Amino acid sequence: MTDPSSGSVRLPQSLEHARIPNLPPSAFYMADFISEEEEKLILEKIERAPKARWRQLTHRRLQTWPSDLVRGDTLLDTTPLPDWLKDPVIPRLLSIPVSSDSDTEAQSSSHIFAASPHKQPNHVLINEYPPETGIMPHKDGGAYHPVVCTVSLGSSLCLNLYKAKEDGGIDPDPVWRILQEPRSLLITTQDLYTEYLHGIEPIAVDADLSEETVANWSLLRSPSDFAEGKNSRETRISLTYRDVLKVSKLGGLLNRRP
Ligand SMILES: O=C(O)CCC(=O)C(=O)O
Ligand SMILES: [Fe+2]
Repeated sequence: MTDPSSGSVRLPQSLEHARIPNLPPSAFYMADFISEEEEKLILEKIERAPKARWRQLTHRRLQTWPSDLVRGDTLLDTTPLPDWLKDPVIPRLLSIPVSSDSDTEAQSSSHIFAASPHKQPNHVLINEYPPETGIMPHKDGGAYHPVVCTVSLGSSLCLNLYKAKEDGGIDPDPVWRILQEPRSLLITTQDLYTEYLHGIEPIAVDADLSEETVANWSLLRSPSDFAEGKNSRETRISLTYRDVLKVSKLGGLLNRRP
């Protein structure tokens, strides 16, 4: 076991060891998914991307790699993901078996994207959240295979999970909160993808943090950082890895008859 304070990678034997308790199936959290050095390199690449790569929203900005979806749901296979977004994240992610049970060999050799059409993520969204910015509660929709892998960089914040009400509205109080530390990986799948909404509150300080109120408390790298129940946010950048279901050749899309 390496010293957690050294900023190095610590992967679980299987996803089962990283399962967030007390949540609907299924979510997984790994506090030390990338090293401090890897975090720094990715942040430098993001910072050096051409200005035109950023899409500025009212409070937040984002980059889409390798490109925006066309018609809202289709990825053109003109360019692959750049190496700095592939390595080390994707091979490392695919190296973690779903289960370490030696009796179920098929399961133990398979990974979280084994059932997705391209067997790995093909799309990355980069979101930047300065303090007091967030993202409204939403669902990610039908363009993606229902597995979302989020790498957090720079600072910690809480992702809130909300229940949709019968009348189509949203219960304003989150049902659960997941605290994401820098260099962590959060994987959400199944009901958390399809039934619940997720969002980030536009606040400067995440408050009332404790073992009782944070679903992944037992999996945090440094729960002592939040011993006073608070997380003062600095700028957090997230990388959201997903598999876009529809991939189309540019020519094919242009030649298609209406
Ligand atoms: O930044 C995050 O952790 C969430 C981003 C998100 O929900 C999205 O881009 O759909
Ligand atoms: Fe989302």
